Amino acid sequence: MSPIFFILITLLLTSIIWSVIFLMAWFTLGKKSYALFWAGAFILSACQWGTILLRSHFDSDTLYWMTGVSLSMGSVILGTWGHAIRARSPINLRYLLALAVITLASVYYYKAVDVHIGLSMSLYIYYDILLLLINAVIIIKHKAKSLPAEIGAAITYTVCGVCLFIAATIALMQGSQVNQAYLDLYTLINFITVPTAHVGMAVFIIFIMASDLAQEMQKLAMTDVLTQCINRRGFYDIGQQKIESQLGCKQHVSLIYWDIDSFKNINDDYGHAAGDEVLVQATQRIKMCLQKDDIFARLGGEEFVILIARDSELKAKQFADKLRETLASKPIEYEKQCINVTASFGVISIKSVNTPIDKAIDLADKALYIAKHEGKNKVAYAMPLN
Ligand SMILES: Nc1nc2c(ncn2[C@@H]2O[C@H](COP(=O)(O)OP(=O)(O)OP(=O)(O)O)[C@@H](O)[C@H]2O)c(=O)[nH]1
Repeated sequence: MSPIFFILITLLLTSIIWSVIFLMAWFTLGKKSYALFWAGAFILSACQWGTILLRSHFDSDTLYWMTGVSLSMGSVILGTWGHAIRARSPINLRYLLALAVITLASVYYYKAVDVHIGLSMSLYIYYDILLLLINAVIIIKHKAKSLPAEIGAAITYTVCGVCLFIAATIALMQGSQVNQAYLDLYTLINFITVPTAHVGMAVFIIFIMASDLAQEMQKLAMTDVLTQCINRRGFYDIGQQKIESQLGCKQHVSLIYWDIDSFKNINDDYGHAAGDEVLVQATQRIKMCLQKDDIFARLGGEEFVILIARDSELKAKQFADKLRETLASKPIEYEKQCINVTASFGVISIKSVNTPIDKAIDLADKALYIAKHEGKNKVAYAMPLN
C-alpha cells in the first residue's frame, strides 16, 4: 500500500477525532455556536478524506472530483463561519457562498465540459486559500490586543494559505493536460503541508477556545454580580496600571470615591430588594456619564470608586459635581415607588505614578467623610497627592 493511503487514513481519523472534540467543547464550554461550526468543518474534512480513499468506488471521475471539491470548500466555509461568529465579524458570508457556487460551477465546467486539468485542480484551492486568509484577518482583527492563541492561529492559516497557493499554482501550470512532473510535485507539497496545517489549525482553535474561557473567567472574577461594575479585586488589579499609563500621557488623574447617602434608610424604608435596585439604577446612571477609559468599580456595599483621566484638574472636579447632580436630579423608580437618592463624593487628584492606589483610596475616603459631615449630597476635595 502506498504511503499516501496511510496519510489519508491518518487525516480521516484525526478529522473525526477533532470533530468529536469540538462537539464536546461545544457541550462543555458554554454551548458556543461557533464550536458547532468547527465540528461541522472537521466532519466535512473527514468525509473529504474518506471520498479520496473510496475513489475507485465512484462510477464517474467527475462525480468523485465534484464530491471532493464540494467537501473541501464546505469545510473551509464552515470554519470561516465559526470564526466570523466568534469575532462578531461584519463580513458578509452571502458573498462568500455566491463565490463558492461560481467556483464549483467553474470546476465542473473545466472537469466535464471543456476539460482543463490545471483549472479544475486549482480553482477550488484558490477559493480555499482566499477563505484561509480571510480567517487570519478575522482572527487578528477580533481584539485590539490579540491573544497568543489568535496570533498562532492567524500565522498557521496564513502559512497554510501560502503552501496551498504554491501547490495550486503548480497544479495550474500543468495546463489543459496532465503533466506528470508537476502533478508529482503538487502531490508532494500537498501531502507534506496539509496534515501539518490540519493538526496545527485544530490545535490553535482549541487553544483559542481555552483562552476565551480563561478570559471570561478572569472577567467574571473581577466583576460585581449585582451592578456589573469591576469589583474591588479588579480595581486593585488594573487601577495602578491605569494611573501609570495615564500620568505617562500627561493626563490629570483623579480618583472619585462615592457612597449613596443614608442607604441603610432606603433598605429599611423600601426593603432590601429596593436597595438592590437603587444600586443597579444608580450605577447605570453613573455609567452613562463615563468616558471610555474611566474605570468604575464597586468596592463593596454602597461604596464605589471611579478613576478618571482628564486634561485639567478643573474638569475632574466638574465631572464629580456632574455625577452628584445626575443622581440627585430625579428619583429612582421601583415598583411604582419613587425613591430619592443622593450620594456624597470625595475626590483626590493623583500627581505621581508612585502613589499607591490604596493610599489614594484612603485619602478620597477621608474627603468623602467630610462631604458626609457637611450634610451629604456634596463633593469634597482632598489635598492632591504628590
Ligand atoms: N440592598 C443592599 N444593601 C446593602 C448591600 N450592601 C450593603 N448594604 C447595606 O448598606 C447599608 C450601609 O449602611 P451604612 O454604612 O450605615 O451607611 P448609610 O446608611 O449609607 O449612611 P451614610 O453612609 O452615612 O450616608 C447597610 O445597611 C448594608 O446592609 C447590597 O448589596 N444591597
